[in-house]
Amino acid sequence: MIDGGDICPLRHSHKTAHARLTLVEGFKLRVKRRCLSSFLVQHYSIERLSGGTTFLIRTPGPLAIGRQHQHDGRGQRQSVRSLPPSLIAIGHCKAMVARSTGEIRPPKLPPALETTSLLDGGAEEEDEVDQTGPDPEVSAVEERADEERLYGKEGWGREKDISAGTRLGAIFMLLFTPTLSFYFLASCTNYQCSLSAPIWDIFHSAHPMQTWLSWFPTPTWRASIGYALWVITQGILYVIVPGKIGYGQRTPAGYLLPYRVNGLNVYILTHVAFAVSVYYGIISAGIIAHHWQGLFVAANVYGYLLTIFAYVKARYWPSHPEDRKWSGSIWYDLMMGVEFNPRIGKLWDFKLFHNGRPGIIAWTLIDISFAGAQYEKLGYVTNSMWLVIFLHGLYVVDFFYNEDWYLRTIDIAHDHFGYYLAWGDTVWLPFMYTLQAQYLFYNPIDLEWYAAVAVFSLGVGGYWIFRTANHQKDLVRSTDGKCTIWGKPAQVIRTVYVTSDGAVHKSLLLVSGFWGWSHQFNYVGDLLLSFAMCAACGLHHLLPYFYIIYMFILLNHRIWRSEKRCRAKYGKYWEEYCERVPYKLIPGVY
Ligand SMILES: NC(=O)C1=CN([C@@H]2O[C@H](COP(=O)(O)OP(=O)(O)OC[C@H]3O[C@@H](n4cnc5c(N)ncnc54)[C@H](OP(=O)(O)O)[C@@H]3O)[C@@H](O)[C@H]2O)C=CC1
Ligand SMILES: CC(C)=CCC[C@@H](C)[C@H]1CC[C@H]2C3=CC=C4C[C@@H](O)CC[C@]4(C)[C@H]3CC[C@]12C
Repeated sequence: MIDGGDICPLRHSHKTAHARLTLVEGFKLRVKRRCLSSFLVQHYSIERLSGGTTFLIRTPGPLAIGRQHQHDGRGQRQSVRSLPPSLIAIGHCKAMVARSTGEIRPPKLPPALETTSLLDGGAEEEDEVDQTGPDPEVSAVEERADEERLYGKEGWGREKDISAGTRLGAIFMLLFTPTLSFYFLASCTNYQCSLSAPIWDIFHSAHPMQTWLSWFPTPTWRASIGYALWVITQGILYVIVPGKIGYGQRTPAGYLLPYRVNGLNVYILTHVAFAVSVYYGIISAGIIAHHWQGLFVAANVYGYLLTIFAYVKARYWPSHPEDRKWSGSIWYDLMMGVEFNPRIGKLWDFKLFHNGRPGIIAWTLIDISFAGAQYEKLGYVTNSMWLVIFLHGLYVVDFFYNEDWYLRTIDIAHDHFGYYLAWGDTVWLPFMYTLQAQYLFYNPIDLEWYAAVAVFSLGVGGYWIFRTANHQKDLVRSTDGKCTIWGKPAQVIRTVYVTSDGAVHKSLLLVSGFWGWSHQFNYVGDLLLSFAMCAACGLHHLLPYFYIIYMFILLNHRIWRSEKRCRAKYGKYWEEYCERVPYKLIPGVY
């Protein structure tokens, strides 16, 4: 039996507004007691009425519900109590849904109602609001939801109305990011990772065009086939390797999606297979490093095809049409994506797969392969390379160990699937996040023992802050605030927010622990760890420090995005959080 949860009222002026709902067999619908007296329910049979507020519908079929809401002096205003909007098919609800989403949705059950497992633990901790009497807080939020539907505000999901500057920014990113990754590749493979030497060479060359063309990596069959096998194998492992089912955050349209969480098993399996293949001489440890340029071409081809596929799929075969966002700019839509959770079937999720499989599993494999290539060159592996492998490994293994947590971070809970994640995961992540290992292959250095200890301590300390802060947030939400943080009961702000289906949900914001120090103290830990990864390469070149510069920009941009989104999502509760925790990143500074 499935609990129907709260049903949201939609206010409008017509006298006979109603909704048609197709209910599954055995569906249990909970109705707020304050609404029951004036409920008109037709076309189904009530088998049992329990406690005056709950009734059980046995027969599948259409259901119309209407109720008188209130008088406004000019006549009667009617309300419709409806299940989530994918169920709404007719009457005035249709007009409202059409306005808020740009389309009329077919009556179908949202995933949150299709699976009973949502109710037996593991589901998102946020509940739909269940109340037995009028609650002014909830009513105010419901009214805000009504108004946003009626007057076309877009809610708290990804931006739709973008400025000219944002459009230009998208075009800039589409051009700048491939150029930068190409330049870094050229710098390492031709100039030992010097950032100035390539430019210098172009300026002093008699044939600058030829010099520039000579940097272009050439595709090779071996790298292309190897890359294709890699992606296909990871795609299959994503499906067949056992793992639990985790749940993301409620989407702006109200979905609560299940994810296959088997990353740690796949990560271990892949690394063991690599080690065994090297041990038995099937491949050399340096195989990835030796085919680096050909792999760059193959990854780019895949990244661009995936971006185009994501865009076309969003238009013609969307998985959840209500969660799409069209901005009106093809460049912005290509860059930031249109579909929120593109999927094949119920569980093969493009975003989790690409964010969390071929790119990030390859991260430590690439490091190990460059270490293998360094070993072939020097006869040993430098302590700096070991440090880089360790710090990257800590970060990546943590990611897989806590994969369920990742489902509720910005990437999965907010970002749509476009070039940013498609190309980003397939090219940017494996080729830019591994720059330190690439650098150390071309410029091997051994750190003094005290420098190595300092880098190690900084990295582990940063990691501890990163993990502790992330854990505090996840813990407080999974226990509904009933937990202790640093030995004291967690302090939280209880919030309500609405999804675009008009449903009202509860959530909470932590105001103690690291989340009482600043809005994103987890980023401070990440930045310290990122700096340690770069510092492991010594102080001779700028290139290995690219990662900390990039992370600083990326995380600051995220703070800005998250603030904007949380303000729209939580309204006055976010204001209260900002009053209680005024700093965004570094307490006392910013
Ligand atoms: N190496 C890399 O390239 C990158 C790594 N990262 C790391 O990944 C991790 C996840 O990052 P990210 O998704 O950006 O951020 P978070 O996991 O910190 O998620 C931010 C969201 O948490 C919720 N939130 C904000 N304040 C509170 C609070 N006080 N209590 C409870 N919830 C709150 C808000 O969303 P809501 O309420 O809707 O849940 C907010 O948007 C971070 O540790 C980061 O360092 C991030 C980006 C890049
Ligand atoms: C410029 C450009 C195209 C950006 C690339 C986008 C993605 C490759 C990265 C954006 C966000 C990154 C991540 C976020 C959070 C993470 C959790 C952490 O524990 C491990 C790393 C990561 C998954 C990280 C991976 C790269 C991104 C998806």
